[in-house]
Amino acid sequence: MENNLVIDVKNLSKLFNDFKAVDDISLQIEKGKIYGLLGPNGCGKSTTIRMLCGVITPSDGSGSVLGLDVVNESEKIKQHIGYMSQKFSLYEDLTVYENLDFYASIYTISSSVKNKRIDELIKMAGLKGKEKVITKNLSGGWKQRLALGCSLIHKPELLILDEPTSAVDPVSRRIFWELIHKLSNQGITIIVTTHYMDEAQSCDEIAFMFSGKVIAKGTPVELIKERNCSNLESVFISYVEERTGEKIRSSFEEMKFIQKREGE
Ligand SMILES: Nc1ncnc2c1ncn2[C@@H]1O[C@H](COP(=O)(O)OP(=O)(O)OP(=O)(O)O)[C@@H](O)[C@H]1O
Repeated sequence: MENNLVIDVKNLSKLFNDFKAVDDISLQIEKGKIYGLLGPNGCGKSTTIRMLCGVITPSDGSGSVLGLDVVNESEKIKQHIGYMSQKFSLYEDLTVYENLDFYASIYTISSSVKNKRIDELIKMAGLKGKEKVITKNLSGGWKQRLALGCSLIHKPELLILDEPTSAVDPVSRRIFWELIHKLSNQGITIIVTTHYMDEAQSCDEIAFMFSGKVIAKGTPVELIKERNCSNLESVFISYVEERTGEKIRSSFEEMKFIQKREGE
């Protein structure tokens, strides 16, 4: 991996028939960073993530993920990535332990290291004592931390979190973000999509997406300073207004992350 860049992709685009869901984006993410992808529904965040994970092939562009070619080495990329979706992908009728055991079997983790790894993750997720609890009986926050544990079973170097906190309460969100920072301190690189501006503020760097394009990127402090705004929400609005040439306040209010903030 050159220059310590876990992600180094240039001019990625994705067409679905003649619709450009992702339009010429370039991203460089260093090892151990927490990188936030932000933007309204349908702006192309998930499509971007799916290309980076090797799940879909870019229509155009090139680059590497974990030193592997994003177009030709997608199968290898998948093995080194941890992925957690907002739906958590847990088996509700299995116990906490059984869910972790199931993910260990998917990644063919040998039985000699499996139990130790599951123990580590149970501790990491604060699930000690809950090993035999049926997953459907866990609260949202516990489920979320179990899902995080499952996504880390194979010790991935890159962790991708797609709206990880959309289904949990504010206290669980805070605990979850403390875990994310611990993982990044251990050298794991994290990409997170979020609609919450306070979460964006906790990222080392962020990219704002709009209509398939990255319209701004940088550290939260840089972005706020550059635009002379008081917060990231205003920064985003100013970039969208500049891009569209319109006052977008009314349509902006329809965007999911504003709705969510208002619901908090
Ligand atoms: N397989 C597909 N075929 C056709 N269009 C698609 C496909 N996948 C995504 N799209 C379209 O591409 C655009 C970007 O979708 P994407 O899911 O990447 O957005 P997003 O920013 O992740 O949104 P959300 O926050 O709702 O998850 C949307 O208009 C979506 O309808």
